[in-house]
Amino acid sequence: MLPGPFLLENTVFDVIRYAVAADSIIEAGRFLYQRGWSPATSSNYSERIDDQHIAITVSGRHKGQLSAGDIMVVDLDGGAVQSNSRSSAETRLHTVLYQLFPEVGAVLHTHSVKATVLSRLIAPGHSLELEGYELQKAFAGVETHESVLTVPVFANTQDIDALAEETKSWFREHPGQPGYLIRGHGLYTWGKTMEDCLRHVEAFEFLFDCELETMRVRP
Ligand SMILES: CSCCC(=O)C(=O)COP(=O)(O)O
Ligand SMILES: [Zn+2]
Repeated sequence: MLPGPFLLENTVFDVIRYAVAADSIIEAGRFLYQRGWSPATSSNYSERIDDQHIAITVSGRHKGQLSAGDIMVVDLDGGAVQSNSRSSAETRLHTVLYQLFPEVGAVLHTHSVKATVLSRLIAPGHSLELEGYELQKAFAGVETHESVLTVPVFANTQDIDALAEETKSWFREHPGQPGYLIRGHGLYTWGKTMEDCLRHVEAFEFLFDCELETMRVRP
């Protein structure tokens, strides 16, 4: 018999949807680590299970070597549901996006060299504006290079609750933008599916590379 909904501490979620989400997070981790975008236990990944729960990486785990025990379930307030492990220290940065956008199915946070360096080159108070690149069409809903993608750069902080509120306010006002940078830290992006979300990470990496190369040849 297939397992049905999983019940613990008055919380129900579908164990099969958890298993599917865990598999896709594990696979994403292998890819992102191999590309050098999630080094040294950095990064965190999540996927929606239902309207109240997400699967998310346990804090401090090596993202290229994830197994099912490294993926746990939290509710949309960030509370652990089926595990005694500690979820990612940045869990609230994920949950606010799922709260804000019901269509979001996956969120990825990465720590690439290019995202980190570029985020430090954007003056405080300014955003990165991506314009005129054909590859902007890799983002869901973008149909022409004649569009502007605004990537806000938030100051890094260890106060994740405060940063979560800051990002939530910004994206409530700018719901069409697909990601953000944290200065000296990394990238957050999301999508309807994990496949969309991985494409967004890859597109951002290409565009960050273009921006850095442009700054190098035209300082
Ligand atoms: C070693 S990187 C510092 C923490 C961090 O920025 C990160 O992305 C990983 O944190 P987590 O708690 O999700 O492992
Ligand atoms: Zn991080």
